[in-house]
Amino acid sequence: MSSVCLCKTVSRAAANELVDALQAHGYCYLKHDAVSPTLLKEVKTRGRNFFTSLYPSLSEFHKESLRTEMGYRGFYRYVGASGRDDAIDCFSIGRDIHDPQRLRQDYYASAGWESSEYMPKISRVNPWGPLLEVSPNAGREFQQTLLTYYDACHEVSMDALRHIACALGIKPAQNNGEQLPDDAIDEDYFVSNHSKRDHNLEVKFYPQLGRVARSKPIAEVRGASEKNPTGPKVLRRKTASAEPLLPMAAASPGSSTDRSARNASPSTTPASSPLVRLDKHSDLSTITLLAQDVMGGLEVYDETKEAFIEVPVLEDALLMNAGMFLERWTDGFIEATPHRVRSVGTEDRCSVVFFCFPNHDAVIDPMLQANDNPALAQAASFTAGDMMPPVV
Ligand SMILES: O=C(O)CCC(=O)C(=O)O
Ligand SMILES: [Fe+2]
Repeated sequence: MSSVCLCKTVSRAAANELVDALQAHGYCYLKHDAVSPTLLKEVKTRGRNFFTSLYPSLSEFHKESLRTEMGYRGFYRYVGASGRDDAIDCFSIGRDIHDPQRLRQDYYASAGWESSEYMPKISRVNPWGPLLEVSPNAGREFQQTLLTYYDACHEVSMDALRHIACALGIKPAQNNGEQLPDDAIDEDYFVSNHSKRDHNLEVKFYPQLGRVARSKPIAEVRGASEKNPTGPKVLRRKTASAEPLLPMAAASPGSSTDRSARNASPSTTPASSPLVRLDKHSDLSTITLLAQDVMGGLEVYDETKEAFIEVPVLEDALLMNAGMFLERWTDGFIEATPHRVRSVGTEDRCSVVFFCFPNHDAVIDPMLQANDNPALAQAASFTAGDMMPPVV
């Protein structure tokens, strides 16, 4: 599969190529000026260096201050498919502002939480302090690279979402019966729901099997979602209606699901293989951008073949897959991509994952497909935060 070149100006050809690839394979490769091959290389190198050198050099006190229980803004250990002895280490950051509570507090207040329940959690800033204190140079380089990469991934994601809106043919909202040209497209439909830049960037380290230090698990993969049908390509909005969904249990990016059809040639690894490091899941994101380790290891699930398909590494490109928010938004027209990570060599593996999230208070109004009857449409609107991991 070749990569799709994206820029600010939406190209219909690129838009169609991107959505076709998501539907046919569950992923596509992207190139964009904001993520140069140098930046991509730098983020992978410094990410790996964090786990092999920077983090091990910290004192127990500093390590403790980096730790996050909720898998957000800090260091956590994630128990994947191959058990506690082969846990995955993660370092996660969010938007780098001094008052991150302003990104989510409106959502929690309107969802009826007490401020004492959510404020301490959502006020957590990116924990650069211990890294800069212990290793001023390496810490600073790591920080700058991650922050540059975070902003670049936001830019790429927004351009990807503009292209997706174009390929789907999303119509602008009609106010007061105003007449719009037949071919009018609301390119910023998704972008406007991501205006807070409230994403999650995670560096993940899969130690060589059997090499991880034993420790208590901090976060687990869990959760589920239901199947949606596919349909014609032109979508339109449904007017907001219905009750928001009840909060759903969902882990920090990655929730189990049993869905989707892909086409490529099947791999032979049984689902129970001890070499599976991160079990089958779909991402809790709108889209996910992955900078994969050169050794590979990512596999997407083909439901028709009931098999996992290896995703080749394209070194100078980002790999994009669809997440559960995009699936809900498009009422299943673009399905979230079920995938997993398998050990493919004897070495350790490092990947950098950008989960593009909608604003917590964005109202996700599943779109109608061209032939749907709005009176019969089932999918209810909900607030994005309802699907995010709860702060408790
Ligand atoms: O490490 C990878 O290549 C992918 C990780 C992943 O799927 C996730 O964190 O959701
Ligand atoms: Fe994932």
